[in-house]
Amino acid sequence: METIGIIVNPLSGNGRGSNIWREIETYLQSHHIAFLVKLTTYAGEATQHAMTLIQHHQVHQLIVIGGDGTIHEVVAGMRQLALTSDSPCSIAVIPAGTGNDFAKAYSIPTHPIEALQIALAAAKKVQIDLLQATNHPIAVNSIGAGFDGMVAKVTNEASYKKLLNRFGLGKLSYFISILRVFATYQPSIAWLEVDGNTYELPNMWLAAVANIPFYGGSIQICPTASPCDGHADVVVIQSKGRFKLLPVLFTVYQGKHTKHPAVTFYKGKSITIRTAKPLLVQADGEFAGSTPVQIEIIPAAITVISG
Ligand SMILES: Nc1ncnc2c1ncn2[C@@H]1O[C@H](COP(=O)(O)OP(=O)(O)OP(=O)(O)O)[C@@H](O)[C@H]1O
Repeated sequence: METIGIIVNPLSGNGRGSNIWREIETYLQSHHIAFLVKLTTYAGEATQHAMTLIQHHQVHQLIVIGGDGTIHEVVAGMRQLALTSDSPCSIAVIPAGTGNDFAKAYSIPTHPIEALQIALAAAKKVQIDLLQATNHPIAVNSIGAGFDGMVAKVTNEASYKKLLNRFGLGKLSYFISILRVFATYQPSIAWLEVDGNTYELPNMWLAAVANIPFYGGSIQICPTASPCDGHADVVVIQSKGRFKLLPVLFTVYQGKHTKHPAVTFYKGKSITIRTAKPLLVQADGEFAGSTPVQIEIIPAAITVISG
C-alpha cells in the first residue's frame, strides 16, 4: 500500500481536529498503515503542506482532518500543482470542522474511523468541478457575496463559535450569526452576469455561486447544485423588506425555499457579481475580500473520495 499524506488542522472545530487525529493515528499505527502527517500551525499553511506532500513526497492521496476552511486551503495547493505538473492526487476528508458541508455533500460519515475506512478503501472516486474566482481564492463548495459574506465574517469572529463547538453544536453558530446579520442587513442593487447575460438585481440580499447544495453548516441553499455537471448554480435572494424573508429563513435548511418569490436560480459556467458598493465575499465559509467577483467553473478539476 502506498504512503498516504495526512493534513491535520488541530484547531478545527475548536480542537476536535486534534482529538480526532489522536484517534486516527492510533488506528493507523495499530493497522501498520504507512502515512506522512503534517499539522497546521497557522492559517494558510495547509496549502503549503499539500504541495510539499504531493511534490516532495509523491503522495497520491491526501486525507484532510479539518473543516471546510482547511479543505479549501488543501485544494488550492492541489490545484496550483495541477496547473504546472501532472501529479494525480485525490482528496479524502475526515470531518473535524464546524460546518462540514463538504463532508455532507460527498456522503462522508461524521464518525472518524468510518470516514478513515472510506478514505483507505477509496472505492468511490468522483471528479469534481472547482470555482475559480479572479483575484479571490479557488473554492470547492461555494462563493457568495452580501448577506452570506457577512455571516461568514461574523461567525468566524464570534466567541460563541468556540463555545458551541465545545458542546458539539458548532453548526448552531452559523444560525445565530444569520439571525444577528438578518436583524440589521441592508440590501443593495447588484448586477449578475451569467454566461454573457446581465441581470439587474434591486434589493439584493445575497448572490451565491454553489458547487454543492450546502453551505453554512447544512443550509440547503441550492438543492440542485452538482459538483460534477460542469456548471455552477447561482442563487439570488432579493427583498425590499426583511420580514418577507422570514419564510425563506426557516425553510432554507430543508431546501424548501426554492419556490419563494424572493428566490431566483441561475446556472452557468462564467459568473460575475458587481455591486454599487463593495460587499463582503465568502469562499467556502472563509472571508475572501469584497465585490466585484468574477467566477469561472473549472470542470472535473480534482478527484474526491466519496462515501
Ligand atoms: N494552527 C492554526 N492556527 C490558526 N488558524 C489555523 C491554524 N490551522 C488552520 N487554521 C485556519 O483555521 C481556519 C478554520 O479551519 P476549519 O475550516 O478547518 O475549521 P472550522 O472553521 O472549525 O470548520 P468549518 O470551516 O467547517 O466551519 C482555516 O481557514 C485555517 O486557515
